[in-house]
Amino acid sequence: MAALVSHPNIGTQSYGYLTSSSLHHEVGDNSLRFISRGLKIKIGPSRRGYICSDHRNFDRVQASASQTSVFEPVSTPLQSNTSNSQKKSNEVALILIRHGESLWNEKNLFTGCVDVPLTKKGVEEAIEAGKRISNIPVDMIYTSALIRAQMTAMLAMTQHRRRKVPIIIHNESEQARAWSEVFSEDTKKQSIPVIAAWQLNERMYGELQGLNKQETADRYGKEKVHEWRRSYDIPPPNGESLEMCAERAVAYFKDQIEPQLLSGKNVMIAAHGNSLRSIIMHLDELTSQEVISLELSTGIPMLYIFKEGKFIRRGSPVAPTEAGVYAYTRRLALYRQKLDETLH
Ligand SMILES: O=C(O)[C@H](O)COP(=O)(O)O
Repeated sequence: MAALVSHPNIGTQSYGYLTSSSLHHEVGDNSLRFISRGLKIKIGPSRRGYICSDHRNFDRVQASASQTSVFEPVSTPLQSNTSNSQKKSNEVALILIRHGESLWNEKNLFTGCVDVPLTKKGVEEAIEAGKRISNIPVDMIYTSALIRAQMTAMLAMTQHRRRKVPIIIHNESEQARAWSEVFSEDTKKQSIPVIAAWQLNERMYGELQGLNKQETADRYGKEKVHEWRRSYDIPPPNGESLEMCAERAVAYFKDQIEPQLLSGKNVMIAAHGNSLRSIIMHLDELTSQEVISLELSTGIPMLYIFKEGKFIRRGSPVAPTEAGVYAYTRRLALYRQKLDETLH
């Protein structure tokens, strides 16, 4: 059964539903705690979001964006008139998806930056994730450079009701840009640029890559392996700690993705357990203690609303239908209504 959520800490315009099958909520002490399929988050008055402080990177994004064809450059604040940019950045969706199960997840091996594809179950998880977000607008997709995240993004988009075509942008050379150019404005409008960035890769697991997680725990002790896997600043042998992973993943999010959100684009990020943990730590202002218990399941999409410079967590859409979806804001509900009216 679904329950309407209305709580001052998640904004006055709260159209959220929680379904008891996948998510519980507890309200007390001015905070709202979501416990959702392996994801535990507390949102309090000072922690529900933050004001974007770094708007200075627009020029850099403008420069890299302008080299692509399907990719529409974002406007700098100086270039767009104020009322237009305010209107545009009023409220947008940010979807985060950890890739579906990979062949090494299935074998319980540390994977890190090894480029392993999805299992059949992973493919199904990605398709299911796509169904869950099929009514939520997506204007741009960011993935890591690894195939499991890219497969997940592409498979999820096969389910989207808007039927736009995700196209990977090749910016690696002048020739790659020229050879992937699209010559129809209409076709460009029916496309979603997909940017693959190594900065969103899984944390580099160092000398654990390829080792079995259970055997490693038996050898080095459960506590040590848990420390390597979940602590904030203790790296696995010759690998990256979560803090090191955040240095590249969160920097990329701030430099490249936030300006797109600010310019009014709805964004989906398909990435990995630890690169997404670091981004969620940033979005939800988790402490290095709190992030230890943050676990992400494979193939579960998580929705944030970016509004007035703040990120508001809306949980994980559980189904594409009104009965199952609890996460609609008024704007998302209108988007879905428009899809209903135009698509059948
Ligand atoms: O790289 C891996 O092995 C997984 O994708 C994430 O592993 P973890 O849950 O051990 O961090």
